[in-house]
Amino acid sequence: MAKINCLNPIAACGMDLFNDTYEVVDDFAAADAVLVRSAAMHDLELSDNLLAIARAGAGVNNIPLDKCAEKGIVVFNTPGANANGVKELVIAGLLLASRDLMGGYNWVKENASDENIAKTVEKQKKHYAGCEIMGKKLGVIGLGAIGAKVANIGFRLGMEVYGYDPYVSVDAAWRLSSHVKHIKNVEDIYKECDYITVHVPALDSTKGMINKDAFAMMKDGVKILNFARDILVNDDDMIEALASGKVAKYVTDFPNAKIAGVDNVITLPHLGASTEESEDNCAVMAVKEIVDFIENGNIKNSVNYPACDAGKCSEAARVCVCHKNIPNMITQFTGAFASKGINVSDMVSKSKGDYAYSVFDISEKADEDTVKSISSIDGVLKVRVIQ
Ligand SMILES: NC(=O)c1ccc[n+]([C@@H]2O[C@H](COP(=O)([O-])OP(=O)(O)OC[C@H]3O[C@@H](n4cnc5c(N)ncnc54)[C@H](O)[C@@H]3O)[C@@H](O)[C@H]2O)c1
Ligand SMILES: O=C(O)[C@H](O)COP(=O)(O)O
Repeated sequence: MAKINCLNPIAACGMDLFNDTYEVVDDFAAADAVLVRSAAMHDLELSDNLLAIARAGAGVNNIPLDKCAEKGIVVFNTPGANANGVKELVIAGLLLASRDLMGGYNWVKENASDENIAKTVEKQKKHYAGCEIMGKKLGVIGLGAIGAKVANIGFRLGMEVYGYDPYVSVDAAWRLSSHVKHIKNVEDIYKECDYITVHVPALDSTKGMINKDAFAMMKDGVKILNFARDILVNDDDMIEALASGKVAKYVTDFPNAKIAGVDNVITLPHLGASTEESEDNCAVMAVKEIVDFIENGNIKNSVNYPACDAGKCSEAARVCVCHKNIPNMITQFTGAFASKGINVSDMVSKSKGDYAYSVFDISEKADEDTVKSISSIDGVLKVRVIQ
C-alpha cells in the first residue's frame, strides 16, 4: 500500500482519485509520496523511502529541488493548472492600480452611518478618481502559462501589450496573441510601459530583478504588479521608488514585513491560485502524476527529472532507476540483468541536466540481489521495482 502525506490541504476531487491501494498518512517521514502547496520543505528531513513530491501549483521555490534529485526523489508541479485563477486576479490588480477602489470603499465604510451619505459621495468622489487602462502600455515579463494569458487579456481590454521572455517555450509562444509586441530587451519594457507585470519563477537569476536600476529606466508614475514571488522585487528600492512617486502603485500578492502597510502598496494574501477551480485543477493533475509514477514509474511534469513515458506496466517487473547523467550507466544496468540471465524486454532512458532516469521491463521478477547490484553502481541514486 503506497503511503501519501499532504503537507497542505489538497482539494478532495484530487484526493478521491487515490484508490484503496493508497493510504493517506499524517507522518511525513513514513510517506512514499507527498502532496504540497506552499509549505516550506527546505528544512525537512527527507526519508530514504520518499519517492516523489507533487507541488499542486506552479512555483517550486519552497522545495529543495537539488537535494531531492540527489536522493532520487522526483519532484512534480502542475504547469498551467492555476494560470486562469492568477490571470483573473491580475486583471483585478490592473484595476486596483488604476482606480482608487480601496480608498473609495474604505471611505464609504467609514461613513456608512451618515444619513446624508447619498449626497456626500457626490462631493467626496473626486478624491478617488483614477484612470482607464484602455490605450495604456502593459509590459509582461515572463510569457509562460500565466504571462501569456495576462498578455492576451491585456490586448482584449484595449491595452498595447509588450511581452518579454527570452526562454519562452514553443507551446507558450503558440498560445500568445500575435498582437503582443515581442520585446527582445527587458529595458524596452521598463522604458515604454505604464504598467509592468512580472510572471517569472523565483530563481537566483530573477531575484531582485525589479530594483533601482530598473526603476531608473521606468516612466514616472509607473504601476507595478507582482503576482509571482516577493523576492523578485527589491523591497528597499521599491519603498524609495514609491516615496519619490516614480512608482505610483505596487500591487502584490506577496505581503512581507517590509512592504505591507507602505503607502500606495496594495497587497493581497497570496490569493492568485485560491479559487475552487484552480485548487481542483492542481489537485487532480498532481494526484494523477503521483499515481502514474507510483504504478508505472512514468514521469510527467517533473522539475528535477526528465519526462519518461514507458506506458503501463505489463511485464513481470519494471525496474526504475534514478541516476546521474554520466557515461556508461546503461551498459552497467543491462550488464547487471545479463549476469543474472534476466531478459530486458523493453527499456526507456531519458536525461535532464545532471540527472537521468531509466526504466527496464524485465521478463521475470527482480530478485533482491539484482536490485542490490544495480543500487551499488556508482551514480545510481534510487532503484525501485514495480511488480
Ligand atoms: N500568486 C499566485 O498564487 C501564483 C500562482 C501561480 C504561479 N505563481 C508564480 O508565478 C510564476 C509563473 O507561473 P507560470 O505558471 O506562468 O510558470 P511558467 O513556468 O509557465 O512560466 C514562467 C515563464 O518565465 C520565463 N522566464 C524565466 N526566467 C525569465 C527571465 N529572467 N525573464 C523573462 N522571462 C523569464 C520562462 O521562460 C517561462 O516562460 C511561478 O513560478 C510562481 O512563482 C504565483
Ligand atoms: O506557485 C503557485 O502555484 C502559487 O503561488 C500558488 O500557491 P498556493 O498553492 O500555495 O496557493
